[in-house]
Amino acid sequence: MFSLENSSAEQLVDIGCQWVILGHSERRHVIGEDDEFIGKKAAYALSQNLKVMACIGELLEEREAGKTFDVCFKQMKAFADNITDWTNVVIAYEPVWAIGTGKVASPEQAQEVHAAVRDWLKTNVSADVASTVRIIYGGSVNAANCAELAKKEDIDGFLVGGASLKGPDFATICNSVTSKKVTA
Ligand SMILES: O=C(CO)COP(=O)(O)O
Repeated sequence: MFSLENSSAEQLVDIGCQWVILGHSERRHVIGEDDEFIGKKAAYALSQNLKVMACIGELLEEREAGKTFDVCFKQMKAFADNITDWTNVVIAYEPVWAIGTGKVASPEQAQEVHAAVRDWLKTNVSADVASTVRIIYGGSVNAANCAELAKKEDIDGFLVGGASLKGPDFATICNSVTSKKVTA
């Protein structure tokens, strides 16, 4: 994964790439991309037939200030303002404080946000999108914690960084979600 790289959608399509990760915390907080810009990138990527992994997630200080939902809903709105067809979109909830830190969100913390995001989609997009879109969790997922996270109703899969470099661990993580409602 090259989350800090700059590549055009056309270049990615040209080399056979099918998915792009947009709104990753490094692009938001290191490069400085704002919600509106990320939303526009999502629309453009979809128009080029790339599938979009749309990342959202709060900083530690935002969680501690009780702003997790506000932040995630604002990030979701920027995506929703730009996306008309959610078929090729997966939402990734990645609390920034959990990415690459070893501090995984508890299954309850992750489920709470996933359920809230699904509810937000129901109110602001449609019941159909809310029930079919996959919402995956990212942030220090590993072979030891994936099973408990995967049991949660609204956690449909994982965005894995460090643990994806360890083959057997990555296989364990992949297999932890095989019984879920993943459709594609
Ligand atoms: O978003 C992620 C990588 O960019 C998640 O990384 P980790 O699984 O290493 O926390």
